[in-house]
Amino acid sequence: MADKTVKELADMVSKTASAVQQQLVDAGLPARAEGDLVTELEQEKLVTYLKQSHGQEEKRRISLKSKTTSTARVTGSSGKSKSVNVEVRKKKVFEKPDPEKMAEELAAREQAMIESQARAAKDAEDRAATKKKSEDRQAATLAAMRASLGSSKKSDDKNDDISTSVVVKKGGKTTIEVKPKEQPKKKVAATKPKVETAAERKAREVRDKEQARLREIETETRRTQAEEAQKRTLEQMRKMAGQYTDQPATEVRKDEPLAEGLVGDALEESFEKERREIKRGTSTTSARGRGRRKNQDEREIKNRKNGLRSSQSSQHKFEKPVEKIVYDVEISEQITVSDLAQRMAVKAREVTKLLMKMGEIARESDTIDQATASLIVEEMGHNPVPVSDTKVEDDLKDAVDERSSNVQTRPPVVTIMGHVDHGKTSLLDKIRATKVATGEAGGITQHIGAYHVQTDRGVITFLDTPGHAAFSAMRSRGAQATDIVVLVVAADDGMMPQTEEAIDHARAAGTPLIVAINKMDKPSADPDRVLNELTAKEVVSEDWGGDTPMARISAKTGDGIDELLELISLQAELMELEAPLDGPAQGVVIESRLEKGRGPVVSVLVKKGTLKQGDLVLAGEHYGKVRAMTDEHGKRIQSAGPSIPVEILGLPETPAAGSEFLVLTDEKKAREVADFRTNRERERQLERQNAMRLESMFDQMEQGNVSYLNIVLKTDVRGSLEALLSALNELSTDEVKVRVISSGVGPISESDVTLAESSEAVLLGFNVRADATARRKADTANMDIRYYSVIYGLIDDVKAAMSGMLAPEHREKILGVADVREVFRSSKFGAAAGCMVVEGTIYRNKPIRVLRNDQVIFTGQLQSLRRYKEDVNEVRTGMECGLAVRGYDVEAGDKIEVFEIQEFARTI
Ligand SMILES: Nc1nc2c(ncn2[C@@H]2O[C@H](COP(=O)(O)OP(=O)(O)OP(=O)(O)O)[C@@H](O)[C@H]2O)c(=O)[nH]1
Repeated sequence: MADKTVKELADMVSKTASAVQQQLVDAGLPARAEGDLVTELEQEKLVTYLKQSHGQEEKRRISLKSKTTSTARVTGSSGKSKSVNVEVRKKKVFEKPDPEKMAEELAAREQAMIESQARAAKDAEDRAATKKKSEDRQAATLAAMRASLGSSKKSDDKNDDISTSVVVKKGGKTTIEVKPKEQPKKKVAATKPKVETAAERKAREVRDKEQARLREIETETRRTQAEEAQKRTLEQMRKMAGQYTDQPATEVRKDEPLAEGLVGDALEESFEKERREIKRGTSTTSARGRGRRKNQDEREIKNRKNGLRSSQSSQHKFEKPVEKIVYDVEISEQITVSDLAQRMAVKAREVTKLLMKMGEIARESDTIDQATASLIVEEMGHNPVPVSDTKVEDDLKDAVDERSSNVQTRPPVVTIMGHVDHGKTSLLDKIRATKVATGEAGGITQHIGAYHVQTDRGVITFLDTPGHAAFSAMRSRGAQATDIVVLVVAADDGMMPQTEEAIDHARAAGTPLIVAINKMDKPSADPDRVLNELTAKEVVSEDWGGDTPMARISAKTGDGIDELLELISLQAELMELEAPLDGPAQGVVIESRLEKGRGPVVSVLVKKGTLKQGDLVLAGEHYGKVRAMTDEHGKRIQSAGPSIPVEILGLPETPAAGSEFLVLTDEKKAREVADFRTNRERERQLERQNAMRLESMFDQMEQGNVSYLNIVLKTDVRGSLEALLSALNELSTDEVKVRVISSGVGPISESDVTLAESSEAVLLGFNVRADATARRKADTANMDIRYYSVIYGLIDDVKAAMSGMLAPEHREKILGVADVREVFRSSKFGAAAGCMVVEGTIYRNKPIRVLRNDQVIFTGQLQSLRRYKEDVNEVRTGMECGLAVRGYDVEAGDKIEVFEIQEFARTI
């Protein structure tokens, strides 16, 4: 706001100059001519006056309102949790200060300032006076000092002050310091170093010697005094001991222990105790401990005085501590706190306490890693012996190997891999159909995950591992259990993602590859394209100068299959595959399942030695005697040599597919290793669970509202279980996580239902059914058990369930439309519209829109809906009705649209 003339001001507020002139006078300002200036201050005064006169006092209260909404999950009385919208409203009011009050405050502040300035000025005057006085006093002192010094010093220094007073200002304080006056520099420079004469040197040496002698005497005196004091103390102690033991005090000799007998023992014990406690990190001087010790000593002294010197009492009291047993504590890669404590023969609580001191909170059942466990063991005074998890097993295998003999050539084990639909199953079927002896018509009756065929060049064993991405886990295991990988590539499709994956798996396992270019019978077959694509992945055909054998085949017609088998046999010969024929068998579990009436049925592939009926087999965490053995045709056999797949009965449970098996003679050893593996598995599981807990915590925290889809899964065989688990894991998204709460092989039991119910999980069965009790329980709990026989069906359903858990989308749905034909005026409702429902249904209680020329002109609610004179809730297509819109007058020709907001589940 700058100074302005009356005219300018009048123009600004669109008033006449004379009106402004009058207002200025009314505001108590001097009268002005049109061209006179009105200063800024005057303008302000004028504005204030005008505001007051118009009753427009400045708004002094300002309110700020804020609203936050959030969703909270609460558990109702029924135990079910539900979402509740929480709205928090806040209001803050700021009050502007009253200008009059402000002016008063300002005036008061100014007054206070003036007063404080006056006080400050007075203080300054006083300080100056005090300073003057002290300077005078200082000057007088200095004069006196100078006078006294002048009389004691030579005339050289006569004119030089030895000190000078300096006014120093420090942090606003003024002080006067007396400083020795510096010697003038030129004088220092002029002074020559003094040369010591012979007499002076002698005198100095004598003085130095004398000083050294005095120092020596002083040191000696101190030492003797200290020794005497020590002697006196010991003498006193000895006398005390003599008193207690009724024995004469003897002289202390240097070569004797400082104290003996009762006191000696006590001292020694207390030192020993201290040493122990320091090691343990606890204090020896706790009040309780001191009190107890004192009481014990007093009791002991009393006994001695009374002549009660039974050896028993003294032995009991001062018996030296039993030598501590130091254990060599074996620590595997993961160990539970309780196990660790047990191995050190201490209570688990002691270990948890120590862990806590180290900053780690763990319960007795928690697992800790090898490094932490080693620290604990050391801290407790034992020797940690870290052991590899596999050591026990390695030892066992070495022992079995030693007993193997009669090494012979063995058949190759082949796995067929490739992309979906490239013809793996067709190839396996074709080989089986053409190569299985006619006597065994019907081919492979059992699904044992492997079979072997007889070719002109010998036996070949095929592992029947499926080829979808969901089975990648099994495939990689298959590659490790196999000697050769046959990679099937469809000639009309070429290299696909899973073809590449298969190549990687084979390479990772160091397994040689043979390529079968399949579907050569198809007109669209383009083998050269396949060769090119494979070359890009560094799989180069022998024809092209590489080292990968390739065969062009048709699993449909059987063309090229003999050539492929020939290539496999050649490769096997090159590899010189050998295995001991005699000795205990070793191998790998291919598949395992629970079969009604037969119990756990385990398919194994023998890799070394010969497996016989009656052998004691340890497979994974389970062991048992082979009760019966069948081949892939379901034929009972007594023994199986290297590379032969068989199915065995006799194990108490189903071991995991891919786990190794071996034959033992010592049942005790088998139990030991099985226990070790069970513990290891338990520890790993605990670890996984802990990780899951943590992970979910972090996820919840980070993402705020992550949903989980809990699953309880039961399958027929371990292979499908593992494949499903890996496929389900991959389904997790940022918004919805799939969590398999429990999984296993076998029918769905009552406990599965209970678990699913309590963890709000979906219960899925793959090729298994729920037993009668489980079904009843599920019915009572109103729970849905879903059965599948196709892996993709299960995965698709889970996907759908996950979609259901995604935050729904809100969409509008038009429920009905009515044309307004006529409008009547009603005293009660205002404008009432006579309508015809032309689409859907008009609902009385749903939101509506009024459309005019197909444009929305109003959104609201109906006030009434009538059929003839009756109030109704809905009117259907083709019916006439009368309606009134709340708060809006409709016109003839308008359309009334009834709609609702619907939630649509989103899919992933
Ligand atoms: N024309 C022709 N069709 C074939 C040939 N081999 C397989 N097929 C067809 O290809 C389709 C897929 O064959 P599968 O053997 O099921 O393929 P896969 O690789 O085992 O498939 P997944 O088990 O799903 O991984 C089937 O319809 C077969 O009939 C072949 O050599 N020629």
